[in-house]
Amino acid sequence: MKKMIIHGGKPLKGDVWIGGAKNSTVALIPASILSRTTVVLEGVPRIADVDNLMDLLGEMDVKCKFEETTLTIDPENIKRSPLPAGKIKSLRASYYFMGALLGRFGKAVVGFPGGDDIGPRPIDQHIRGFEALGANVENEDDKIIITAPEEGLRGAKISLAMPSVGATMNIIMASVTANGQTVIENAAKEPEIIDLAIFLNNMGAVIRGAGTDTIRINGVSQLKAKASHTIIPDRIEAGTYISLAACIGNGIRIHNVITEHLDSYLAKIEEMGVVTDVDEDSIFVYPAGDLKMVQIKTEPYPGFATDLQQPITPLLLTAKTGEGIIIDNIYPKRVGHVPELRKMGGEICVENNIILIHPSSKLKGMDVNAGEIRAGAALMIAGLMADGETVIHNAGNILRGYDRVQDKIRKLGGDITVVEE
Ligand SMILES: CC(=O)N[C@H]1[C@@H](OP(=O)(O)OP(=O)(O)OC[C@H]2O[C@@H](n3ccc(=O)[nH]c3=O)[C@H](O)[C@@H]2O)O[C@H](CO)[C@@H](O)[C@@H]1O
Ligand SMILES: C=C(OP(=O)(O)O)C(=O)O
Repeated sequence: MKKMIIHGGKPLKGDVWIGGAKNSTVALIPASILSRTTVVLEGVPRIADVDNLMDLLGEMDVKCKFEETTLTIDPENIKRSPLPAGKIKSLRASYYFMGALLGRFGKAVVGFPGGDDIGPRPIDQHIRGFEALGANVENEDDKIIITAPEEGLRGAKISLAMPSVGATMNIIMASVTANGQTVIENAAKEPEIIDLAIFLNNMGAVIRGAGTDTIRINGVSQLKAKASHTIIPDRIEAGTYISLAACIGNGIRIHNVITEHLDSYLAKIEEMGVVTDVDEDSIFVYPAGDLKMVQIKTEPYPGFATDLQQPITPLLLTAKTGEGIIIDNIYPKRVGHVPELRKMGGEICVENNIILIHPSSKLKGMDVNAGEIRAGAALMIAGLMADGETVIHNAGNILRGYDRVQDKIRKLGGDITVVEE
């Protein structure tokens, strides 16, 4: 267990570089086992989720080498082993081994995934997708056994009940080597889906329409990686630093950003009164003046991302007028940060799954708990704003998805350390 100790109240200034997207990386690593040849991923974030996925690959005798931000994955001697327990529980994205193993071997035995405590996270759409491709799915104890028919998976038309990121990616991974064409309707449109499609297409897959709500996959017999793949920048990490910069920055430039991925987010902070200069691949955030509250509803991409509703909350606490409202339509129970921010002096509460925020005076450093990754990000920003010392327990949840966060914040002038509890 780790805790993060912050001595807050110091204005931050300078430059910060965003890492590769966690939500792409955690799909591309399992997808690498679809390749018969060595895969090279560039721009890989240094996060705990990656370490855990590498351990899972190790269980299958897949060799990995991680140097700086280049991850080399050699699946040539992969052994078909079940992944029923252990590290599987440490992250949500371990469910991608279901689609990847099914696509590679026609069989997957994988434990139920873990992940953040943000309310119910069913995987019925993933399972429906595998079944539509002809697989047999059984639950046994705490694991799922998915088996393709002897003649292999067959392409099918699958209409998702909601545009699930995980189900879209898992169905793509399972169907790239299926017989015939698969059509996913009501597919998720997140940029990470496009990244996965580009990665797989460069290995010989035939995936069209990624980034729209209809994706067509024509099955091929084998995939072989031939060139390295650079992961897209993490739009959620970028949004977190934009919020931090507006809360406590004295002029911060955020580099390695695809600004179009942040359109809904940037529109909201502009509505609040935050002033930015948006370049081709960086955003400069000016010290904020008097801000006003806004109302936010999270939606699937290109709407306002659920993963940014908590990181923007400390910024709303700094607003001078009005009532802020956040409605998380994706995860209505994603409110674990609220009581912790209240302890720090934030005027924030939850009523019927609606988060209400009022102008707050200066926050005070406190002992708080990061129940999950983005709650942790919100508390980290609040700690940097607050007077005195903030100790964030369960800081491992932040390190799950924030690339070298201590180094980046220290370079901006923040006083932050992470130690074992
Ligand atoms: C590793 C990764 O990429 N995680 C992201 C991914 O999670 P994840 O892929 O798990 O999220 P989904 O897009 O699948 O979930 C969207 C919504 O659909 C529901 N649902 C989903 C699947 C299913 O089979 N049944 C079902 O009911 C979920 O409960 C949720 O309300 O997208 C979420 C929504 O943008 C983000 O918060 C996560 O950061
Ligand atoms: C919920 C998140 O991650 P995961 O799906 O990996 O739990 C997140 O990144 O905010």
